[in-house]
Amino acid sequence: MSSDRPTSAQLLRPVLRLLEAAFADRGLFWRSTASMSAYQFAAAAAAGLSTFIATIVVADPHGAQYVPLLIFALIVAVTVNGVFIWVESWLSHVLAYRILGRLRMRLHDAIERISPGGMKHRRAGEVAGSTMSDVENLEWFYAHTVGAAINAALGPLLVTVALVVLTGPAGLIVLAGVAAYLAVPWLLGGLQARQGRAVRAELGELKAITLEGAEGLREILSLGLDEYQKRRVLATTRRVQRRKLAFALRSGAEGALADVVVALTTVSFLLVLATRVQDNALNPLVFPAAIVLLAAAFAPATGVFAMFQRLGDMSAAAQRVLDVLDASAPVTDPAQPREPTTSSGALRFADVNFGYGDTPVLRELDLDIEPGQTVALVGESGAGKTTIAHLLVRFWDPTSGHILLDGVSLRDMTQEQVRQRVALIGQHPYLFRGSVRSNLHIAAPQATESELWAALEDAQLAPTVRSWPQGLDQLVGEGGATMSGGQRQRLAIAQAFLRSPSVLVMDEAVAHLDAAQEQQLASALARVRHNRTTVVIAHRVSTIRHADRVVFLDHGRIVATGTHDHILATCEQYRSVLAHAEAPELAAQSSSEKPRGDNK
Ligand SMILES: Nc1ncnc2c1ncn2[C@@H]1O[C@H](COP(=O)(O)OP(=O)(O)OP(=O)(O)O)[C@@H](O)[C@H]1O
Repeated sequence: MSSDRPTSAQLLRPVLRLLEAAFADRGLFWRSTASMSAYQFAAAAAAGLSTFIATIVVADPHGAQYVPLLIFALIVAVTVNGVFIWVESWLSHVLAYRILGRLRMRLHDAIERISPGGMKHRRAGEVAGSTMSDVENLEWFYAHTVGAAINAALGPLLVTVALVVLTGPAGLIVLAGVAAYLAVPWLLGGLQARQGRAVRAELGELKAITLEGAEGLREILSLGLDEYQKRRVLATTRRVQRRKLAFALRSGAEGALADVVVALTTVSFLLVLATRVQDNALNPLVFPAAIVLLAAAFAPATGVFAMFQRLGDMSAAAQRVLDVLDASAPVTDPAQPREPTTSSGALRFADVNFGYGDTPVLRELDLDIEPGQTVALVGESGAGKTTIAHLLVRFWDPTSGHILLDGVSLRDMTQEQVRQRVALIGQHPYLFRGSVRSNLHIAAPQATESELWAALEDAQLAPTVRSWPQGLDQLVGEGGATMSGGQRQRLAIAQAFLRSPSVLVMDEAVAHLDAAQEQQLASALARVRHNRTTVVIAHRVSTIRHADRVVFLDHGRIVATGTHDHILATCEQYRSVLAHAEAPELAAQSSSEKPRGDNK
C-alpha cells in the first residue's frame, strides 16, 4: 500500500484486483452466493414464522386454523436453511480452492519468469514461501466473505422490503442501522491496517532475532552475549505485546461500538413500532415478528463486519501476491527466435556493458572464447564474475552489446534454447527432495540406468553412491542436506554430463573442501570440460593453472587475458589478488617464466 494512512477503499483495492481470478468460475460463484442467500432468507423466514406462530397461538384464537399451514412453512424454511448451509459451504470451498489453485499457478509462473534476476535481493524460496502463505490467508476471504458481502447488501435490503410491507416506513430504520453497523469497521479500517502493519513489523523483528539466536548460538555463547540476546528478545517481545494490545483494544472498541449501533437500532425500532401499535396504526400480531426480522437483517452483515476487521491483513497479503504477479521479467523471449546452426560452443562478448540499476557492473567487455576452451574468470570479490555467469545463462541481458553463442546473440534465442546449450553449476547447487536417481532424471528424464551410472562415474561420484545402502535410490534430503558440499557439486556435474551442454559455466566451490574432495572435484571437472567450452569462476590456483586461458577482471573490466603464467609474470594486480587468495607461494613466483598471451 503506497499511502501511510490508507482508507478502507484503498485497502480493498488489491483484494478486489485478485478477484479477477474468480471470474473464470462465474457459474460456481453465483451458485455459491445464491445458496448463501437461500439459507439466510430461510433462516430469517424460520425466525419470523416461529414468532408469528407463537403470537397467533397466544393472542389470536381465530388464527388457529392457519397454524398447521404456518408450521408446514416453518418446516420447509428450516429444511431449506439446513440443506443450503451445507451446499453453500461445499460450493464456496470448491470455488475458493479453485481460485487459490489458479493463483498459486500464476504465482509459480511469475516467480519462474522473474527469478533470479527480478528478485531484488530476496531469495526465490523466501518469496515463494511468503506469497504462498499469503494465498493461503486469502482463502478465508474467497471462501467465506465474497458471497457474504453480496448477501450483506442483499439480505438487509430484502428484509427491509418485508418490514416496510409489514410495518410501513419504520422498516427503513433497520436498513439505516445495518449501514451504520458496517460503517464502524469501514471507518476504522485505516487505523486497523496501521496497527496490523506495526504488529507484523514487530513480529518479523522478533522472528529475525529468535532465528539469529538459534543460528548464531555458538558465537553468542562463546562471546558471552547470552544476557544481551535475552534482553533483545525480551524488549522485542514487550514491543510486540504493546502493539498487539493496541490492536486488541481497537478491535474490542469496534465490537462495542457496533453493539451500541445494534442496540440503538433495536430500541428505536421497538419504540416506533410500540407507538404505532398504541395509535392503532399497526397490527399488534406483526410486532414480535418484526423485531425478530430486525435481528435477521443484521445476521448477513456479521460476516462482512468480520471481513472488514481483517481488511488490513488481507490487503497486505493481496498486495504482496500482486507485487510478485506484476513484477516485470528482466529477460523476455524474442518473437522470432534464432537457433545456432552448430553447437560447437564458441562464445563472443562484443562490447558488453551491464548494471543492475544505474551502477555499471560490467564495462566494455570484449572477449572471444574458442570452442572447447577452458577459461578461468579471476578477480576480487565484486569484480563481476558471477554476473558474467548469469549473463551467459540469460538470467539477465547486457544493458548494451551482445553475447554471441555459435554466432547467434543470446538475446535472439529463447531462454530455454540458451539453457539447453549453456549449463550453470553454482557453488551451492540446489538438489530437489528425492533420491540421487530422481535428481539425475531432472536433468535427463529419459536416461537409462547405465547412463546414470556413467554420468556418476565421470563426475567421480559413483564409488560414493555405490557405498550408500540405497545406492541410486538414496534420499538426498531437503536441498541435498544429507550430502556434503563437494558431493552436491559432483552430483550437479553428473547432471551436466547427462544434459551435455556445449558450454559449461561453473562457480568453483570456495567452501572448505578437504584435500580428497578437492582432488575428486578437480578430476570430475577435468572430465566434464573435455571437448566442451568451459567458463570457471576460479578461486583456486590449482584450477586457474589448468585453464587454457585466464581472464582477469577488475571492477567489471577485463584488465588482462592470457595464460596464468603470463599474467602472473606481467600483472602486479593479479599477483596481489592471488596472494590474498590461497597461494602466496605462487603469487610470489618470479616472473622469469616465459609469458604466452596478451595483456589488455
Ligand atoms: N542482484 C543484484 N542486484 C544488485 N547488485 C548486484 C546484484 N548481484 C550482484 N550485484 C553487485 O554487482 C557487483 C558484482 O557482483 P558479482 O557477484 O558479479 O561479483 P563477483 O566477482 O562474482 O564476486 P564474488 O567473488 O564475491 O562472488 C557487486 O558490486 C555486487 O554487489
